[in-house]
Amino acid sequence: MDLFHLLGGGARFDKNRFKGDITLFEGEKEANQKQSQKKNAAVVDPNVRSQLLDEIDFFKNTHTVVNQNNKKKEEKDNQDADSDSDSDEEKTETKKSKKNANTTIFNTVEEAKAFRKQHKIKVYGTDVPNPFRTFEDLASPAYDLNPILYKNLMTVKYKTPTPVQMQSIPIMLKGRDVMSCAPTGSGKTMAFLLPILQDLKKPEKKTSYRALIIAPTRELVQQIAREVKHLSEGTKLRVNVLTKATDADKSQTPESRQKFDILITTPLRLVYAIKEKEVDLSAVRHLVLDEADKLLDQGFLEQTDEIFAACSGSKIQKSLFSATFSSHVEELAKTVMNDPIRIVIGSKNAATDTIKQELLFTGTEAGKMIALRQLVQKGIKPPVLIFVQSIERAKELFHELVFDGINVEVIHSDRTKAQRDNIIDQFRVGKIWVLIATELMARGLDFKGVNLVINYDFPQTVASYIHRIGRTGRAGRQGEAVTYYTQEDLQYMKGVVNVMKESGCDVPEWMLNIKNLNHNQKQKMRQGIARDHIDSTSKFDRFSQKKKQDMIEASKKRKRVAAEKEKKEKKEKKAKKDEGDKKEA
Ligand SMILES: Nc1ncnc2c1ncn2[C@@H]1O[C@H](COP(=O)(O)OP(=O)(O)OP(=O)(O)O)[C@@H](O)[C@H]1O
Repeated sequence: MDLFHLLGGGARFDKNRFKGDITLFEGEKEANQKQSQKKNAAVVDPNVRSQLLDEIDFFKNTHTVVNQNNKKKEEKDNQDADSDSDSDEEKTETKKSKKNANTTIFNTVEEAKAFRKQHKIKVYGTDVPNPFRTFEDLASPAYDLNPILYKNLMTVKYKTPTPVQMQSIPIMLKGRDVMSCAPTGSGKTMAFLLPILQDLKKPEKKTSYRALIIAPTRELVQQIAREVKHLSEGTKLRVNVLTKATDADKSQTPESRQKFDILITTPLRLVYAIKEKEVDLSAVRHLVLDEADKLLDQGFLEQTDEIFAACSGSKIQKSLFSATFSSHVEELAKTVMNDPIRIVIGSKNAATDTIKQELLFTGTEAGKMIALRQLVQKGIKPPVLIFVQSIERAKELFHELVFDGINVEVIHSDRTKAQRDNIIDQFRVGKIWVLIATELMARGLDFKGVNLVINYDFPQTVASYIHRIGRTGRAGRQGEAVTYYTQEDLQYMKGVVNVMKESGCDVPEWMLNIKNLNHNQKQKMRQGIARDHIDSTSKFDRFSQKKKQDMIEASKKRKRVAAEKEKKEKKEKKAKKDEGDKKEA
């Protein structure tokens, strides 16, 4: 009983509507008794509460301290009607949630500093707002979170905010530009969505898009859109997703496209829309770059630049989020931001500490296949994600594994959109056990249950390593990552070795002595090392197959030449006949 109340603390739970479910959990008699005792609100024994919190407190930081001054202020505020709520029921619930809010707002700068230290939050910039500690804080007058958003937050059952949320949300709520570097799977998406939804409040009919969120891949765009929909439920805010697929949707006229509040898209698609005058970005006041370092990197920089230029509003809050930021990108970002605050959670450019990382020497390319087969034979715990460096290699590895009878699929940009969506859905629900992927899947995608990431090909950048392995060990879960390396890869390994060391992994001394990469080596690594094909057929078999293939080709050629010759002869014969007929006439 106490656990039920505790988990539901602050949430608005419609007990009439879910009476059947309550009965299931608590028995009909008890449920009826509770309904009749409704007015005597359940009081959880503080000792029980504390004990239970210890059991369910994931991050061990939910214990709240009631600040009496704030409480008084809250009670006064609670007397004011809340104009944002749509119905009477919501107004009542809002008051309840505010009254229940045991806020833990900081009284002094020192307190906030100590709290940051405890949660490994580093901040750089001027006049940095304090972090918040619990979601209940957000419902307090200090933050005054829209009750609908608070309700949605409670529905997703997050118990405590993550450090990146604790610090980024107050900064964004203050309207400041922010650059947030936090580990993979640490809840960055919610950290930027919540303040935007809070600011936009409700639909505005007269303006076009007010918030713009950019992410590098279509899959990530769709994932963010799903989270926006959950978090904004009941606000009536309208979200538009623009990817190549929706391009074909001619039912959306330029006018109807403007009737949205939030736009989520990839840079390429948006630049096309800007050029075609499909979108008006003049009213945008929130611009978020998710995976910002990728969007400010060579491949995307030009498009990102055009997008910044198209957001012509006078005051735009810019928010940059990623698990990795190079110093170069940070410097570049500063030039487009206004007095930004920089946040770093944990160590900059480090891997998530819930991932067990391993480097495995395979000697040669062929050795990788042997190592993988050995691993499968020993027994792997699906879902498993395997990364390779190119589409061609993804196809090759797929052919090898599918003939081994493994429940495997392959995803890369050559596959159709429908195939990609289908594969992602199937992988999410566990119908695909092993998924082979290219860099397309390295960033942002949230597959909660991935147990193991295998870097079949050594990642081409340190950032890629961090993002790839970050598909496991998300939201506090444990995960494993194995990276294969050959003799060829040895000289490029130092960056990854540094990340492992920084994350607290055991790394042999000799690896620490590997030289740091110079500029040329980094360039070469980025382009991708030339590798032998992934093919476990013997040389003799390959020779036989090639011979057979050549013979088939030669035979086809002979037939083609003969057919052409015959055609030519027929044509000449006909021409001669036509000439003879002409003379006779
Ligand atoms: N406060 C929270 N408590 C528990 N889980 C959370 C919390 N906030 C977000 N999550 C969950 O954590 C998972 C990872 O979140 P998200 O995808 O936003 O991570 P991320 O930091 O953006 O990762 P990446 O760098 O890989 O993109 C999601 O499943 C999300 O629902």
